[in-house]
Amino acid sequence: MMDAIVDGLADRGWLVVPGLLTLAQVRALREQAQAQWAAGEFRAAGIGRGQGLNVNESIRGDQVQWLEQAESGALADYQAFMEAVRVNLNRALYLGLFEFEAHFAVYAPGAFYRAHLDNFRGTSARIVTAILYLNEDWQTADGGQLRLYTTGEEGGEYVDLLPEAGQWILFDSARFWHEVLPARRERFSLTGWLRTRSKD
Ligand SMILES: O=C(O)CCC(=O)C(=O)O
Ligand SMILES: [Fe+2]
Repeated sequence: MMDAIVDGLADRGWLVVPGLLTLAQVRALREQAQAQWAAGEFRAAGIGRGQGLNVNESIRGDQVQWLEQAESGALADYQAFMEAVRVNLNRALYLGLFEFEAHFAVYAPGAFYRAHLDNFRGTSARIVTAILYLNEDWQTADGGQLRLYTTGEEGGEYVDLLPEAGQWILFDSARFWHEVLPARRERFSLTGWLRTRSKD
């Protein structure tokens, strides 16, 4: 598993693993996200960093809840998995990854995220993006696909990935443009970044 992840990132720059966690683990994560969402703990996601951070719903309409390190349960299991990914990527590819930061995200019906790079022109400490989807029985008609531009250019060839429960995607944050097409039902995910120590 770890070898396939390291090789996928090194050779192609992105990979998809369907069914990374068990359905029970995915459900536990979604229930945690839904409870926090219902409790009003999510906030409109911003664009940019630090003082330049601003909310612009014509670019992205999701709401997010940043995560602390969990002590136990499905979130702790996933964080432990990401720690193993971090260590293996550092060992094999010398990426100098220092930590994993992550948030739950929810896209209400109609929400989208326009094409972007998570690490624009290398200005961010985000090196590798990891997204875990939490939605059961997601249909193409539900929209909300992650459109990943596989040539590394906005508007080039792409793959559309459904945000189906347990599907996990990893990609080079500075290389792959991507967008979230408008969702037609509530769409939950756990999005995170393996970061270096420097910059933001
Ligand atoms: O949820 C997704 O599929 C992608 C989210 C995203 O691109 C981001 O939060 O930067
Ligand atoms: Fe992104």
